[in-house]
Amino acid sequence: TVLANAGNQVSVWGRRESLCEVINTQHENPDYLPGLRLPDTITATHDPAAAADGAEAVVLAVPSQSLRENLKDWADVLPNAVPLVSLMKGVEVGTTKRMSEVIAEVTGAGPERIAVVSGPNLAREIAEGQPAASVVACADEGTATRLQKLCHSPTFRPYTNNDVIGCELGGATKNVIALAVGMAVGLGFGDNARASVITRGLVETARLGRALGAQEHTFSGLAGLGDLVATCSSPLSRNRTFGEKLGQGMTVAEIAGGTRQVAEGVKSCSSITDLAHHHDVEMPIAEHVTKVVAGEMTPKDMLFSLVSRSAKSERWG
Ligand SMILES: NC(=O)C1=CN([C@@H]2O[C@H](COP(=O)(O)OP(=O)(O)OC[C@H]3O[C@@H](n4cnc5c(N)ncnc54)[C@H](O)[C@@H]3O)[C@@H](O)[C@H]2O)C=CC1
Ligand SMILES: O=C(CO)COP(=O)(O)O
Repeated sequence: TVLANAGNQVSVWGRRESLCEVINTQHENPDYLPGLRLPDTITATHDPAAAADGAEAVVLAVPSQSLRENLKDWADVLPNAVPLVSLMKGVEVGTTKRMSEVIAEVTGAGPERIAVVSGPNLAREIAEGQPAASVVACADEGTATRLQKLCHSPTFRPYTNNDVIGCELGGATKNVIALAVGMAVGLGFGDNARASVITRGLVETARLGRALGAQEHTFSGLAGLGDLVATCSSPLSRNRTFGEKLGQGMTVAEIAGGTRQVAEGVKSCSSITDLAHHHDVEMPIAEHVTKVVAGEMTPKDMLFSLVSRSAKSERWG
């Protein structure tokens, strides 16, 4: 919708042919965004070759843990020279790779072709045409600027950035922090708990970012603080909602069984914790969320365990 609103013809690949047909005839995706009319310049197809044919850019937005398998299927049809743009906010389980790393590995594309769009961009608000800003990150300024022009519209304001690592980590880690905030909400705790988790969550995200070579100021920008605040505040967030249900006493299996949508933090909490261990970075919130998701700790014990850790200075780092 963002690309279509900016004047582009958009071809969407979908797994289910029947849903592609509904999108083409009714201009709506009733399974994911019911009641919202999609622009007529969006068409859907089940055939990846048809979706990619003549593309000026390829935008990738499947659940993070499925990207590698999907990319392998699409390898033969992806155009050679166009930018590959990730909207995904996760870290691969097992490899601890960011999505841009998976794209590079599977397609062989260089960093000048791989971009990330990330920011406070909750899907329904974006699709409704509510105003929002975001970040287009690419190592190559020319690619970032071209993509910025492709998606800039009266409702969507993209900023360029060359910090791909920081933007990706901001997007993936805020989902884990949102799970923790959701748990606090589900347990009935108020704004102090929420603000404390958000703020300390940003500190541990920036700490991991620094160890991985990200630029620290990215974390106070749209792909860091911006996305963290939107996700942790909004009842539209799948991750916050998932956490809220955990806080209310439901199990991971029960919650996952009740939705077809992806809450990326549920898988990425363990890969982010692994990443932190590999780089010797302290990430207590991610670590505690991982334990709750694994069924090794209750949400209530998690919050009080975080608070009662040994006291220290507030300095960043
Ligand atoms: N929904 C949002 O507000 C935002 C989502 N994102 C990111 O975009 C990515 C995709 O999320 P959404 O589209 O929102 O998720 P969603 O949960 O709304 O939809 C998931 C989509 O992926 C498809 N899917 C599920 N398993 C798949 C598989 N194995 N292979 C291919 N397709 C599969 C589903 O059919 C569905 O179309 C995630 O990484 C998410 O973090 C980024 C910004 C905002
Ligand atoms: O990334 C998002 C907003 O920018 C959406 O967050 P959720 O995946 O938690 O819904």
